[in-house]
Amino acid sequence: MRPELSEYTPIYSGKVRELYEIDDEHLLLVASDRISAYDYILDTPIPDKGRVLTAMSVFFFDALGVPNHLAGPADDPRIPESVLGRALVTRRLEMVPVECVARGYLTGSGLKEYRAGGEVCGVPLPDGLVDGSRIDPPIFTPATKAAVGDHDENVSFERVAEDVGIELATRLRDLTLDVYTRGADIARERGIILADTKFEFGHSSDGDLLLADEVLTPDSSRYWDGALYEPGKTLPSFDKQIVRDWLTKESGWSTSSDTPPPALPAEVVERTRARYIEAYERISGLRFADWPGGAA
Ligand SMILES: N#Cc1c(N)ncnc1-c1cnn(CCN2CCOCC2)c1
Repeated sequence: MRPELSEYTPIYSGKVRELYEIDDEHLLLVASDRISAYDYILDTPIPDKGRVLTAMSVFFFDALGVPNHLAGPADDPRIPESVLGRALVTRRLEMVPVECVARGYLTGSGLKEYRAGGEVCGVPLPDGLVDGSRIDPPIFTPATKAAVGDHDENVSFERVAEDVGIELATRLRDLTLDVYTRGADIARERGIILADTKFEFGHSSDGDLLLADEVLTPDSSRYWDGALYEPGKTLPSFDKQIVRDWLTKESGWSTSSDTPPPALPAEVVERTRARYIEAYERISGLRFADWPGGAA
């Protein structure tokens, strides 16, 4: 008999995920079906999004073999039926207060910084780069964690070293770039570009540095369709472009509106659900139908 979610104490609620306390040593990391676009949490959930992103994290935790915070399988008996498939039991860690970002392509806040000063987080880049340019080798562009609803602030490696010490900063950088590179190689072999990603790390009670949070999901990363890739052409998000295009080109809403985005039509919801499943199945080579939880 599985416990009820109400038996666990909620300790953190983010835009699309929550964290609960199971006991002194263990947490329950829950991914919702909520989707964000243009800094809004949309009213319409995407069925199975939480389960797909949880499945993708587990695939990469297993594939990359990096010491991590997982403390049980996807069907661990401590996981309530109501969140089975979109929740994981993790070890409780002392989190390192750094958003560890790796970029293999120039876009977003990195492109904005580059255009202003030719560098990103203090890392100088060659002249003449455009939106979507490859950055090879990838760069470590850390950020400080912002409060819920705010944007993280990009910082230099030197600032991270000031905050957490040069040894840990160096380990964070090396681990971030290594895990990104291996994840990007796996995705590229399947025709999908992993442009950038954000990792979080924490220390176990034994003092081990472990990879935590979600890993290489479409919520913590930018994924592009390799077949559409062209430097200088704004690349559509593999998973969110359908929603973004409907909102800005068909719904009558605009990013300059002072009203929240409208509810999504069923057809947009279903196509977006299918994109998440396609990303998972292409990258992992596994069938989403075999993943725990979902409609009984
Ligand atoms: N993972 C993890 C983890 C852990 N294993 N031990 C202790 N704390 C955390 C933790 C606390 N906050 N965050 C930021 C990311 N949150 C995740 C949930 O959803 C909201 C965002 C991670």
